[in-house]
Amino acid sequence: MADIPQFTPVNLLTGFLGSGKTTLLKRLLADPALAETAVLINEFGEIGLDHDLVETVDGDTVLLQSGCVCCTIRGDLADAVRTLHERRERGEIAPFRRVVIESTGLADPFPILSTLKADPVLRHHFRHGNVITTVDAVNGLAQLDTYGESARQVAIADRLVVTKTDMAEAAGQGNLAARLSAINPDAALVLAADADFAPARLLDDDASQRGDILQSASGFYCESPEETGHSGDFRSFVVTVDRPVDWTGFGLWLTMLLNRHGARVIRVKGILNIAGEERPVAIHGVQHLVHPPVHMAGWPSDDRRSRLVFIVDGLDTALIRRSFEAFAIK
Ligand SMILES: Nc1nc2c(ncn2[C@@H]2O[C@H](COP(=O)(O)OP(=O)(O)OP(=O)(O)O)[C@@H](O)[C@H]2O)c(=O)[nH]1
Repeated sequence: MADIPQFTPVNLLTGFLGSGKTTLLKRLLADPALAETAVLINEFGEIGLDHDLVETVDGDTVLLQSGCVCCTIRGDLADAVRTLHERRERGEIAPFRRVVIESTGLADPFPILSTLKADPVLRHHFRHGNVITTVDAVNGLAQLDTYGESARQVAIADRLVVTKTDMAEAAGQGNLAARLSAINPDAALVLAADADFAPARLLDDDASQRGDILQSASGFYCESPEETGHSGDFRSFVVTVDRPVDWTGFGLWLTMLLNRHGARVIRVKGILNIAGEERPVAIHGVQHLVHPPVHMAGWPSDDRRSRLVFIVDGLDTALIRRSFEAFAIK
């Protein structure tokens, strides 16, 4: 085991809803160069941990064969990092050398960073690493125009990772790159689809080498209030159903919903128990874009109910629930 650094870097992986944070996190976890990383996520189900890679599971903590520890965040983020630290001190978990936090897609990164800085215990054992922000090449420009959270996530980044270039037109990509560099000219920009993209490099040369990141974050806040944009009337809700879902009815319903309200269905994701199918199907939609459904290897837990999580901007949630049940449930 290598020595534990005096100050363990805490890296933040952020990016707007559906922009590819979890997909990137999976690539980071698979990289042997990043063994000895502790990852804080909201839910294990989210990253669909491959059971072959998991060594042990202990409550909220999973040890991966790669040597990474993966923990879910319960309650306060500062508490979660403190608990990691205490467990490392007691030798209860693998002695990680860096932390990666995956934030939710609507998170404002500034309070996350300041929470860590404000905590007296954390200040003595941790320091800021990089802020890595994913930006979706298909929806990114529109999100930057509409949602202040998205612009703040870009403004605070040390590394910008543009995802889904394989699905986007070249002209739009040029405009997106220009916009990103106007908001944040200092951040290194990489494309997730590039053949030579090495995820581990996102965590190299971290930001502490370049001054205190919180300075630039607060500067952005004070100097550019007009950049904050429309903050949205976001509502998040989950539709859970016990009965199997009719695949054809579901497809029809989702197509109609997104045709009519795609701009305001900011994110839909979930796991479906399809009538006649053993394995669950994962669904991802980001505004008008629906990603190809994925047949998962198995159910992540004993809960076999279909669950769809929605984040909508100013839409009637009851209407979505009712129409889903009317179309997709036999
Ligand atoms: N074609 C393509 N699909 C991608 C790429 N990156 C992510 N996706 C897909 O985009 C969808 C959303 O990706 P996630 O990684 O779940 O996005 P996220 O930012 O973690 O989503 P939230 O946690 O809900 O905010 C999934 O269907 C991914 O497979 C990419 O570079 N190319």
